[in-house]
Amino acid sequence: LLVMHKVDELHAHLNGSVSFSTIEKLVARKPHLNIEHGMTAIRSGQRRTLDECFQVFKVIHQLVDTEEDILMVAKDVIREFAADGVKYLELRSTPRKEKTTGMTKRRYVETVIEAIRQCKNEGVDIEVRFLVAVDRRNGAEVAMETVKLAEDFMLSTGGLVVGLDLSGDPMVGHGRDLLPALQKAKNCGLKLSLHLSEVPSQADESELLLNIPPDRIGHGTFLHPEVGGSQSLVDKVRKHNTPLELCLTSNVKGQTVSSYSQHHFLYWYQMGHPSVLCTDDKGVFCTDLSQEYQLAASTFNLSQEDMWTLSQKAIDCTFAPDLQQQLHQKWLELRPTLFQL
Ligand SMILES: CC(C)=CCNc1ncnc2c1ncn2[C@@H]1O[C@H](COP(=O)(O)O)[C@@H](O)[C@H]1O
Ligand SMILES: [Zn+2]
Repeated sequence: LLVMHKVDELHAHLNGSVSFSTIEKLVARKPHLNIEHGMTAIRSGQRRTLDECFQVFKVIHQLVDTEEDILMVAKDVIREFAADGVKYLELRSTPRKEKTTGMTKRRYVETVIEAIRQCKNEGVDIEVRFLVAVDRRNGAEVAMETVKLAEDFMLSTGGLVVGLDLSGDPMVGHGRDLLPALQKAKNCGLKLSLHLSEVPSQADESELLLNIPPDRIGHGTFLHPEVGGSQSLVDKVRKHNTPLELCLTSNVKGQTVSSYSQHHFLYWYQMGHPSVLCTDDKGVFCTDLSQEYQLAASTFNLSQEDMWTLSQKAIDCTFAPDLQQQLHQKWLELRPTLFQL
């Protein structure tokens, strides 16, 4: 039995993290939608094109369109990460307005914050922080509004909102249009986690966005020269020591990486560059953080000690510096129990 040494999850999209049991509850609330589980998840062995994966989010968004849904989904997701042994979670989600149900973007964020607070009050053993997400497809104006919303909540939630995420279909839109919004976010003290070079065609965009620079990078699948990126991109990432959030199952199931052994984890890990294993969308990709650690260990032949260190280093990559010391302490205390087996 291999005990998986993980302590924090830093890249989890709320609506991509909805488990099967939560989907069932949502489907029961909305039987008229005729949604089956095959439409909301990609099972083991299955692969989809990136385009097909993004269709899946549309289906989930139909199921999650009221404040009540958001509250349930966020609480379930937080409890599930805690049950997997995760001690610190950064959730990210795109504020959505739903005309039909009257949900506003502001209420959307407030409801996620409420879920975080309720879990805390119920004694769920996990610290949770929130990143407000910008969907790249929605363009410059929405991005700027979202940054303002994120800034408001950063100030009003006593630090629960820690940053901004840039995500959405990488084939749509260009980062140059979003640069002013991202720069504004950075200047007002929001931490930036940007999905960069998730597909091969984004080298120019990454070149531009790495100049901000971001505080963390999501995926970075096509940054290095061997896969069509460039040394100059790698140099920028290394110069700022910008951590990468790496999601093995997501990349293989979404077919941007051909197999686990081909995953760019190895490239960065061998270089000693800060790399954090993450789930991305644990519901859609039918995984959890333990499984991601397990996969990395077995694919790249890493020892228990290697995995322990990998987890430990992930603590330094969080956007909550106030919690890092406490997490390190917790991690050291857990060490003997993890190595007993
Ligand atoms: C298709 C595929 C391989 C997915 C994994 N890679 C991803 N790349 C970019 N944006 C993403 C990805 N996964 C989730 N998202 C973003 O997260 C959203 C779902 O979570 P939420 O509604 O923000 O709470 C999606 O609509 C999308 O904007
Ligand atoms: Zn992602």
